Amino acid sequence: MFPFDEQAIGRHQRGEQSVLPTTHPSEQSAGLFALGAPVTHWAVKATQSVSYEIQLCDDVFALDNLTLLEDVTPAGGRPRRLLVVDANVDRLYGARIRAYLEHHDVIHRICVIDSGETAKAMDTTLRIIDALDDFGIDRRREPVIGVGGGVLLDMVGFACGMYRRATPYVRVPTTLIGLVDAAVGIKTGINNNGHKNRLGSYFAADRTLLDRTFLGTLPHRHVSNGLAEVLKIALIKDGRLFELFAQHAGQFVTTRMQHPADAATELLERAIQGMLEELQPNLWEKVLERVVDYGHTFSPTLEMHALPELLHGEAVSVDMALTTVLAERRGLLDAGQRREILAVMAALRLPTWHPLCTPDTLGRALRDTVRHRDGQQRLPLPIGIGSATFVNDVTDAELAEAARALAEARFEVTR
Ligand SMILES: NC(=O)c1ccc[n+]([C@@H]2O[C@H](COP(=O)([O-])OP(=O)(O)OC[C@H]3O[C@@H](n4cnc5c(N)ncnc54)[C@H](O)[C@@H]3O)[C@@H](O)[C@H]2O)c1
Ligand SMILES: O=C(CO)[C@@H](O)[C@H](O)[C@H](O)[C@H](O)COP(=O)(O)O
Ligand SMILES: [Co+2]
Repeated sequence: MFPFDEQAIGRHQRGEQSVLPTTHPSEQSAGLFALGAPVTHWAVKATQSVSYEIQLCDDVFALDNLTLLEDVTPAGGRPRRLLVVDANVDRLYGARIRAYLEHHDVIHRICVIDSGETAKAMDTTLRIIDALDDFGIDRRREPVIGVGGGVLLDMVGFACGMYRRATPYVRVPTTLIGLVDAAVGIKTGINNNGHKNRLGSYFAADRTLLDRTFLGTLPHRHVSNGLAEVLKIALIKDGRLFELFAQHAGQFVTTRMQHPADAATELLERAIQGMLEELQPNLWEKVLERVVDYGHTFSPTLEMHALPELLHGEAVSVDMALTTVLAERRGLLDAGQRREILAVMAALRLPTWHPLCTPDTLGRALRDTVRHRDGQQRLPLPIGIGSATFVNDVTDAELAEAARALAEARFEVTR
């Protein structure tokens, strides 16, 4: 007989959460069982809602900008914050960040970490966790603030998701990839055993503040790197975004997304909007046919094997060039469209080929991605420019043919 807990009834009647042996289906909070029947199994079902804000916030560390401290509870006395800041960002903006925190009387500590793909690992993540311990962060009311690119934010999110099983955090992306992609979704992660993003979690930041002024110091190569992820969205779902590239690709890179101002703003907004349209309905990736996986079938292996030579977006670009040729050979887009796409990649100073694109490496990459996608290729391919389909039947021979065709086209671009 299931032990009957009088207190539980009281808690339940007071509306407190509890799991009760219940007699009426309407009361069955977890589809449990009728009283008196032998207990053989429990079916527990609960849902957790996730909501988070992403907002444009230029000059986030301007003394009169209080956005970052909006979550400070006045009743809590002097606010305390731990910041995890990318080393290059600290070199460029550290004095400003510290002046801001001192001006607003925030008790703070800044953990400075190296980023770059080779630092995206457990040892760096554990350093962030050590900083959480040393600072003595309160569990819920002192969100960690991550200031950096996608590598840093992926590690901060991963660390915070593990620390006390969930410690809130705020993201301040400082690279273009961060602004349009890494700080938009809820995926966190690190590389492990030579595998890209092999360890990670789905852990949403409370808030993301998008400060485009950080782009003013971003090396051009990293501007191009971020535009690869925007081009991904253009090719699989937004023809207008591709038009912006066709008109302004080179200027976006040379001006670090400052000019033409209207086009740059439209591009950023469409990129974030496009990403969120795909992410929100499938945040935990229950459905593995994901158009935002475009450019990420072969690139994880290419990026890890070429490390540190190929940046993330550059590997994505090579992947998209290869799959553009694959799509053309399947009649999904025509030669003119293929030429347009590869020309935009060249104008963005993105690679469209890499010596690692051998049949062996591409075949191995595809097999690993099939495991990542639960046994099927679920390979997004563009249909024309601005929409996509999924295929599951790409053969090694077809891959080798596409790689040969791409190599012959000599689309390799020297930066
Ligand atoms: N979580 C996600 O959904 C998601 C999505 C896309 C990409 N990512 C990840 O993002 C990573 C790539 O991000 P990234 O390109 O931002 O890498 P990154 O964090 O290594 O930053 C790139 C370089 O720019 C420097 N930097 C950062 N901000 C700067 C600034 N304002 N001015 C000057 N230099 C600056 C950094 O020190 C670093 O050297 C990859 O690991 C990728 O897997 C994650
Ligand atoms: O790189 C990332 C996420 O890491 C995004 O640009 C990309 O669109 C998608 O999220 C891809 O699904 C790749 O994600 P994953 O390999 O990290 O699972
Ligand atoms: Co990516």
